[in-house]
Amino acid sequence: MEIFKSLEKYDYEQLVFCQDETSGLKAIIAIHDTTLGPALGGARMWTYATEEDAIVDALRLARGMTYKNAAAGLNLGGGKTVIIGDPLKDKNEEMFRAFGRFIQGLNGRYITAEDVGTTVADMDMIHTETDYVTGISPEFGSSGNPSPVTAYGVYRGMKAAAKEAFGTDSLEGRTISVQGVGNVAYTLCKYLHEEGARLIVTDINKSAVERAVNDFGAIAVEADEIYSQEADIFAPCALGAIINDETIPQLKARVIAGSANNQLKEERHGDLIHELGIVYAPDYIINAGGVINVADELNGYSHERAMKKVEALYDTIEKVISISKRDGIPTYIAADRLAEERIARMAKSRGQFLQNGKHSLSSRG
Ligand SMILES: NC(=O)C1=CN([C@@H]2O[C@H](COP(=O)(O)OP(=O)(O)OC[C@H]3O[C@@H](n4cnc5c(N)ncnc54)[C@H](O)[C@@H]3O)[C@@H](O)[C@H]2O)C=CC1
Ligand SMILES: CC(C)CC(=O)C(=O)O
Repeated sequence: MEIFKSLEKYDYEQLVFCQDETSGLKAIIAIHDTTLGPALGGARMWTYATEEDAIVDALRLARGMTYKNAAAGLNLGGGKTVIIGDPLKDKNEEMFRAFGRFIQGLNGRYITAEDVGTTVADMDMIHTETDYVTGISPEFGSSGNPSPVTAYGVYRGMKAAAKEAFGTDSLEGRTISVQGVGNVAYTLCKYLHEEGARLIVTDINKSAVERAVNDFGAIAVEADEIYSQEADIFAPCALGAIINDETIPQLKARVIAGSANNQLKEERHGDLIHELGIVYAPDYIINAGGVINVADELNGYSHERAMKKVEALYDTIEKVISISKRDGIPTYIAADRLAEERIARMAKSRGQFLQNGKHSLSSRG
């Protein structure tokens, strides 16, 4: 892999390799763009098949965070970490503390949080070494686990997308297929169940499936059967690249609205679903609830204020759909425009982020 070529492609600022033999830490921090502020994005722990896969994932996810934070109106840039390892077997305290010291070494250019495979407890361990971590335990004045708030944002965005497709935002009686019923999707299913939706779920983790079946009367299907279900809405809530050449022909849903990052395998897949008349709620718009929630810590956390902002993701999805219709472009391009225009506007008045001591993480306990 030609690393600098990969960085040049989307103008990444920095790629940091973190290695600590004692703890087994192997992490990659990707900082895409700090025009709007310090790069905020979660740390994903995953068993990557190759180091190149890990780098590619870190880069893709970091760029996604630049767009997510910009479109959500946050004064934050985009970054992300991948930690190479099995979150069920390879975690230890020294690992997260070593990672925390690497973050501290970046002096505020990157702020971390949870992502797939990491938890509030992990963030608390990182917090012993650095203040540049969010989503730590509420006892530190923090916002805790972002997943339920992400779920609320997805629920709100899904309703806005449903309104476009079906003429009403009520989800009562709708059939919704959910891929992955982990932290975010469990709470999402709760909202959907409470509104009277019918749920079809899948997960590679059988106990996650059982929980959704028991708690919400969901119907369980095999992982590869989820795309072809007779559903009104498909909610991808596992990993990325699931909208691709193999899955698109199977889809029957008229709406795609879920929490997973980087759902389109390639941009052309966004064009394809647009041509098929599927209403696609762009991933980084609809799943911004978590980052909106953790970013609120930078102002001294208020759950009420954060939830109000997350509720408004309904309006952001409506706005993206209206730009898409006005300009005759797919929603993923409309979303990109929203984000890019904000970054361009701010770039005129502000250059590369420099630590200016204005955010208040350092005042927490
Ligand atoms: N947690 C959060 O606040 C946010 C999460 N996201 C994204 O939402 C997605 C889900 O995140 P979480 O719920 O936090 O993660 P999680 O790890 O709790 O849940 C993901 C679930 O997907 C399952 N899964 C993995 N591969 C699968 C496959 N091929 N088929 C079916 N199930 C599969 C896993 O077993 C797991 O239960 C991820 O893409 C994440 O990056 C995005 C924004 C915020
Ligand atoms: C707080 C995190 C959930 C932010 C993040 O990494 C994401 O939105 O993907």
